[in-house]
Amino acid sequence: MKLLLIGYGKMGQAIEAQAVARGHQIAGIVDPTHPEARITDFDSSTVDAAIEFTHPDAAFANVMSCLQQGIPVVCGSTGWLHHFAEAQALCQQQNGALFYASNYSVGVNLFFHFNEYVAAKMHQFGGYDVQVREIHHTQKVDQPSGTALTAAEGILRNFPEKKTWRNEATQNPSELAIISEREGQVVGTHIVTYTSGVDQIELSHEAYSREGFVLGALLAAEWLPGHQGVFGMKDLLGL
Ligand SMILES: NC(=O)C1=CN([C@@H]2O[C@H](COP(=O)(O)OP(=O)(O)OC[C@H]3O[C@@H](n4cnc5c(N)ncnc54)[C@H](O)[C@@H]3O)[C@@H](O)[C@H]2O)C=CC1
Ligand SMILES: O=C(O)C1=N[C@H](C(=O)O)C[C@H](O)C1
Repeated sequence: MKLLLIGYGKMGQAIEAQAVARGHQIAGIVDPTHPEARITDFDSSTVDAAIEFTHPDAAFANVMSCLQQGIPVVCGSTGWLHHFAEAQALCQQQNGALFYASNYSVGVNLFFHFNEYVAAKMHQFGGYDVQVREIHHTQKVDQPSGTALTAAEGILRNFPEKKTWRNEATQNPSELAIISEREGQVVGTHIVTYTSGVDQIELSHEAYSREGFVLGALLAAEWLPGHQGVFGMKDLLGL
């Protein structure tokens, strides 16, 4: 496949390496802060898919630009979902293809699946309070992490005692606390904790490296061409 990389930071560079190892061609690289790596003389009509990992402030415009050019786009940037409905509308209008996941790791998507099951069971049996905690490297610009938000949404859908989330500790029983911590080079750790007066149950995922995110993004890029609409990891993994 001919891939366009939008964003050549930690994720973009890791994607390039794994994409080449899987036999793909890097048709273009777009990143204003990496002129040494830029490949800008590409023909967008020959690009099979774009993979976008940039910044919360840049992702929406990049996604819109791909959809306007008819390029199937796999987006991993977090922190821009307040614009997601507009991207969905343009995708539909253009008969385009957009794939979005707050986390492309297969393990995290299993964690999301189990998280919803556990939340429903904990609601059924009662007696527990729940919180979400995420730990990431200090360069991360958005908080809570996109993954923590997806986990929180899964809890809110299945544990009706919680009506909304809040990005700090809270004494309000109807609020789900999401605690964000920034620490060294931590790749991404997410922990859902249920506590009662007598015990504690935790569901946690710790990424050891970015390779899991990269593989998931490449699987999405390999799957997306030929599809029309807005997709996510549930579509890819059949979860
Ligand atoms: N969905 C997932 O599985 C994952 C999502 N992420 C998200 O991906 C995004 C990027 O993460 P990293 O690569 O770690 O960040 P990074 O800061 O290492 O790299 C981001 C790159 O994007 C570039 N950039 C900024 N604005 C741009 C624009 N308008 N066009 C093209 N390039 C632009 C920057 O110059 C930088 O090189 C973040 O939002 C992060 O939360 C990160 C890892 C996994
Ligand atoms: O910025 C990161 O690094 C990560 N961002 C994603 C998020 O916000 O959840 C996914 C992963 O945790 C790494």
